[in-house]
Amino acid sequence: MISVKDVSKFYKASTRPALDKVNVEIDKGEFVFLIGPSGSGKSTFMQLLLKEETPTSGDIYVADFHVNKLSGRRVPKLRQSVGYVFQDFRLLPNKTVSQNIAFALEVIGKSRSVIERTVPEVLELVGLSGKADRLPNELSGGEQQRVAIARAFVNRPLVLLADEPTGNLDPDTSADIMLLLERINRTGTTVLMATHDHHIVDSMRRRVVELDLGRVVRDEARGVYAVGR
Ligand SMILES: Nc1ncnc2c1ncn2[C@@H]1O[C@H](COP(=O)(O)OP(=O)(O)OP(=O)(O)O)[C@@H](O)[C@H]1O
Repeated sequence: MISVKDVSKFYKASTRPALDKVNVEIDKGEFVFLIGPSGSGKSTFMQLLLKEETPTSGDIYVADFHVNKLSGRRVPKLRQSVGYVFQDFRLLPNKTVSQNIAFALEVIGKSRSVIERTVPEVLELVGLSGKADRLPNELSGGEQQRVAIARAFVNRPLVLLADEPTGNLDPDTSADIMLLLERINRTGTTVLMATHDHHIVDSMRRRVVELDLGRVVRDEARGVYAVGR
């Protein structure tokens, strides 16, 4: 579902590669944590999968897309096939919860009847049925992140990328978000989550890919955050 082959990324401003000959294969339906210290290359890895950045060398495949060969015209198709959520939620501040989710469907040309049926379903999934008409600033951080996840999931993507989705949340709220991501994963969606959160990684015991200075230093099924600590 995700295949990263011999990928290196050099940013112009930097003397060392942000990613250095990275190889990672992720199958359909896997749940994978991407960990590593600040600056190890996690965000760069995520950005390459969405073609927000291009690799200096190597090949990247996501779902049916050969990402590094993808023409600019087809990039929107890739980003519609992959859901993504970020630490800072990135909701549209002047749209309600429902409108934020509906917007994701409008931009890909879904009909009004499909939108009217789908938005309540996904709000139910994330437990926000009662808050459909609120604006983002009338929600807690955890609720805003649930809206962001609903928006990312509303197209039923094959892959969901989450870059520190619990980074701004307290432990209990983070645990709720993880339950939601697990539920989405159980529907068959492949989930790749970059995180610094030891507790989450240690409690979930899923596959762990660890980066350090742009290299994969560990790739372990049912791993913990820090070996030997
Ligand atoms: N746009 C850029 N231009 C130049 N260098 C960059 C750019 N983006 C990232 N880098 C460098 O690439 C390396 C990897 O950065 P990246 O943001 O991928 O790490 P990260 O693991 O996501 O870090 P964090 O956990 O702090 O978010 C770092 O050395 C960083 O300084």
